[in-house]
Amino acid sequence: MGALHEGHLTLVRQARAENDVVVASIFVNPTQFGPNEDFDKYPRQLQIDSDKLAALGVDYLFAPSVNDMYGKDHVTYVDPEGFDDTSEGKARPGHFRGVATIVTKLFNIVQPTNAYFGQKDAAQCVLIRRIVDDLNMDVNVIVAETVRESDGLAMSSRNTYLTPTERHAAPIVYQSLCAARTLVLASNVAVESAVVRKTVESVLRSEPLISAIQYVSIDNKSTMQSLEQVNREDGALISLACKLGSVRLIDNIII
Ligand SMILES: Nc1ncnc2c1ncn2[C@@H]1O[C@H](COP(=O)(O)OP(=O)(O)OP(=O)(O)O)[C@@H](O)[C@H]1O
Ligand SMILES: CC(C)(CO)[C@@H](O)C(=O)[O-]
Ligand code: BAL
Repeated sequence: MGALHEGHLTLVRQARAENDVVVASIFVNPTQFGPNEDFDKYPRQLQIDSDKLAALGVDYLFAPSVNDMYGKDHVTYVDPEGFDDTSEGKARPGHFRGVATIVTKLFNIVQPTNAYFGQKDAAQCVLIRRIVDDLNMDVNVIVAETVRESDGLAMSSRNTYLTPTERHAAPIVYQSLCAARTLVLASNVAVESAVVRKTVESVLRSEPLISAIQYVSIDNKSTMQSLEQVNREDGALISLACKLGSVRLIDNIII
């Protein structure tokens, strides 16, 4: 969606190293934003982004207009079953339908051999693997690790919404996930998900600027089915969404 940062550029570098031709897409997709979300204020800086991509040797930048992609009607055809029931799907009704539709359209237009996405958007990655599999798309989906600031904050274009005070407090988000990982890895027996969730929530609540915890979700890493217990052999995906002041942040960790 543009406003490129090191997380995006790491995906680009990997794509550049592994392919003959690299295409980047920049499109702020209206159909994956809810009516009260930040579509209008999402940062747009196409020339700066284009220069960054050119410097990394990207061959093509695909930056269509909303009209190019949707015409007048914003119709979304691809409705991935079950994703509205994930924690992120419940927090953003209709979001995954918008993502599934636009990714299908981008794949049909670009016809990539390999497509690169970031683990920061964990449910989105599971969703994209699912549609590629279910709709028999001839695309390899590659998921790259979340790139973080030196204090642990997951890089995101939305971090620019944070005030300096909020930015200072933001590492608490990743710290809360690390506390959950430590708890699970230190235990010889399975840990109840409720206990893991409470650990994450109590670390988040220690920061007064956290104004809301939308969810802390403990799920199977590949299916997104929620787990009652976590053991260190099978592992889990622990993901969360919270608000720091008025800014919505998401992050996750794989155990
Ligand atoms: N910190 C990161 N590390 C690795 N990949 C990332 C990171 N941030 C974003 N990506 C990936 O880059 C791709 C483009 O993401 P997008 O343009 O939505 O950026 P974003 O920074 O996640 O934006 P926002 O936080 O506003 O949703 C997605 O596959 C996303 O998962
Ligand atoms: C997958 C995606 C390109 C769909 O607009 C977007 O959600 C993103 O960049 O993460
Ligand atoms: N990177 C996820 C896209 C979104 O927040 O809409």
